[in-house]
Amino acid sequence: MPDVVRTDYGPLLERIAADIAPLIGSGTPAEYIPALASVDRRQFGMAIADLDGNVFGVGDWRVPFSAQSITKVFALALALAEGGDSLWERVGREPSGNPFNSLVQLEYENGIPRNPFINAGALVVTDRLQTLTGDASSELLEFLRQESRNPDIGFDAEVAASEQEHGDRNAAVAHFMASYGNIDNPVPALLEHYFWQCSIEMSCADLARAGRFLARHGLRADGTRLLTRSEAKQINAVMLTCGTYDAAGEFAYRVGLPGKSGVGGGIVAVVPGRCTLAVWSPGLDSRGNSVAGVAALDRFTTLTGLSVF
Ligand SMILES: NC(=O)CC[C@H](N)C(=O)O
Repeated sequence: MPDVVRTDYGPLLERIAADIAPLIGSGTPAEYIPALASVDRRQFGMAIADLDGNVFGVGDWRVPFSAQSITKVFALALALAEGGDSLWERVGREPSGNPFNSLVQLEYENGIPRNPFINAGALVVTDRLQTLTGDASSELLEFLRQESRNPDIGFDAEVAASEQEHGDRNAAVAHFMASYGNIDNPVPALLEHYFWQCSIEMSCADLARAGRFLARHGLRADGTRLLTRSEAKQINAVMLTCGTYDAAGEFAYRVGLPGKSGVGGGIVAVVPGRCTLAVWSPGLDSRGNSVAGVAALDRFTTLTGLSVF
């Protein structure tokens, strides 16, 4: 494995940005959430946070955007940290091979979602967090503020309202799981927390910093332990196999790192023991992953040789 410049990822990021420039603007922003559809798709940012606390960036790496499903990783980590392994009785760890908002497997599989990163699974995780904390979305926001060291991170009320207004599918998923006894809280309250959670706005710099506990084998920004080494490894494994939905195989093939995407166009990826990457560009492919974002991560692992393989 070639040794990348550990202290200065700047030139590497500049090169990646230049290489993928022709792709910026391709794809389409998430149209089913109207508040996201209007985002300027020509934006691109990328950040790398190393384990010593340094953050390097290129392009729009300081611009906040809608984190969306990337928050599902952080919610999972908190739910496991606070409530332990029993969560896995309610949600599986297998790739679904279906779109992130699909309902189709739930009936065959008795209301147990395939994994925590499709919407059904994330709703179960948020439900668990709500039971454990009494205020899932605020707990998550506080956690993200602490890990990113940015107290200004907040919810986007317009995005949350937009999701609520166009939330029939998530409501159907939640009610359906409730019919199997796999949701503990009232569905309307759960959906509200889920939509607030998805609306959290963060930049690539924030996300790269916040995700460092996954590269640090479970250690938080303040040096305390959030997860055991084994739990951090498990979350990274589920990210690798399920973090980019029905494109997880393609993502593993091209990028070779655990990654979690969101329909805001962001992706967080982890090089365990080394660094965390965050990339953002709003144009999505047909599976809901950022076109330029995946290409930039692909370029990163190709140029550096850094991968879990
Ligand atoms: N893949 C995503 O980012 C989906 C999150 C979005 N808020 C939804 O529930 O539909």
